Amino acid sequence: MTNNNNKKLKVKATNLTKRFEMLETTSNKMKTLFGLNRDKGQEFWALRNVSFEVHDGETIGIIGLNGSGKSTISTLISGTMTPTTGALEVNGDVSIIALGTGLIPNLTGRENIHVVGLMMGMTNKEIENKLDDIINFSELGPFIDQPLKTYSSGMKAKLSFSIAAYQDPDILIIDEVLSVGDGTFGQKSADKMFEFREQGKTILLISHDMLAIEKWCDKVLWLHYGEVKGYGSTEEILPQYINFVQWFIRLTPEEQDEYKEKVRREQLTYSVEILKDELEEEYGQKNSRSNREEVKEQLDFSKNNKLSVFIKMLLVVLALVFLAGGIFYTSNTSDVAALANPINFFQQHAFREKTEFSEKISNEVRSLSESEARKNRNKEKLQLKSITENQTTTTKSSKASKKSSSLKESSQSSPSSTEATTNYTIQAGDSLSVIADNLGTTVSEIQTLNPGLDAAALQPGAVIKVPETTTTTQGH
Ligand SMILES: Nc1ncnc2c1ncn2[C@@H]1O[C@H](COP(=O)(O)OP(=O)(O)OP(=O)(O)O)[C@@H](O)[C@H]1O
Repeated sequence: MTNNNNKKLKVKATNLTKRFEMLETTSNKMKTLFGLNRDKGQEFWALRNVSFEVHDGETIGIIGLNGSGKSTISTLISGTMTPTTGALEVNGDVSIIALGTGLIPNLTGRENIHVVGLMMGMTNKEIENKLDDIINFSELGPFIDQPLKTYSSGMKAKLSFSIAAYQDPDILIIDEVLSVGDGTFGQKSADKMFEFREQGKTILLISHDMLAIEKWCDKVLWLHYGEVKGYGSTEEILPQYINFVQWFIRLTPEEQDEYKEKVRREQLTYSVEILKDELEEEYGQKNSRSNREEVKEQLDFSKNNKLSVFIKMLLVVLALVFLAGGIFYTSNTSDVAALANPINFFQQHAFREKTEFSEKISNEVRSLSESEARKNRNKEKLQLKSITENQTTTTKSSKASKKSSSLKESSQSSPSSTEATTNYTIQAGDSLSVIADNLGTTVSEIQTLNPGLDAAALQPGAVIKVPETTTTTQGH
């Protein structure tokens, strides 16, 4: 943990890489997590074999063109992301000040101080004790009780810086925040940074402001499209970077695009094999056993990116326990019964809904077929009627003569009726017109024989009187 100068090692990055998968769908992400994804998406290597060390009390400037990996390295150090390969040792609490990081737009400045303070490990009492100092330092005045979404970039930067400044971290990462505040706040921030340095704390300053880098930093890490282009004293590295920037801006726009395209392609086509070659070269003799093990460890993707077999199994078991718990909770089975015969319990309850559903469907089908059968029966009756039409006509004429001559003969004559009647039991689906048609009579004739009969509410099973005819047939 100490170097030759007896300074404590605060950050040690060894052969770090960070690979992003581009344009991944959510389902692909889940597959990748469980190691089931066979489709390899487009890879982008934001960091390629990055190594550096930072010691106690050092202020390190991290510089580079847009997209060179500065914020990526700071999120790895703060622990928000893990590296794809390589080792990262961080000794001490890290506080990161980046524009808006961790701030919640709908909360006021004061509420954000509480939330961010708690997230960074402060207790409520610590926050209360420091609240006035943080608010005074922020220079936000009455705006501290306004929602963050109404703040300008400079105001957000002031709030972020003020919260972090009163957290007392071991390692402070300041990502492009200093240049956002106005002149007076810049001076105050600078004084605060000096205080941190005096206390022997470590500062990582990410900035495009070369004057600030020159003024504050002991050392500079120059990242270039994911690679370390230079790491050393500010006097050594800063002029190299400024030379590069001057060379770059002298290129024509087409040449600049061509250059960017070339390095971007290198980031897209970088691979574990290239990293392996680089590591083998770095660690010396290609075939040495210890070197091969070192390389293997560096390339241990499963350690950094995928769930171990044990974790996968644990997740499956947890999922089953939740499923069983859910089913048990919604069933009325006693726990003893469920435990005594778990397979039976699952068969009965896990598929209970399915059984209820099937039963519902069968009932529907049954009632449909009954109504269909009823319709068919009525159709048959009508056919029967048409077949017996001639016979019916004959019957009607004979009935007419019978009407006049057989009043006394009728054994079942109704008191109000003048013709012979018989009983008819109403069937499901019957209507007066169907009955009348079937029996070769009329609706009004039936109504005459059954005063008060409600044609719209015929009750299956009820018995009504109908004229006695030769075609009177009960049954469908
Ligand atoms: N989650 C992500 N998925 C895919 N690519 C990403 C992701 N995060 C960052 N990158 C890419 O990684 C590269 C490095 O980004 P990073 O934010 O670290 O750059 P930077 O040096 O901080 O840039 P700037 O100076 O503009 O702030 C960029 O090309 C960026 O597009």
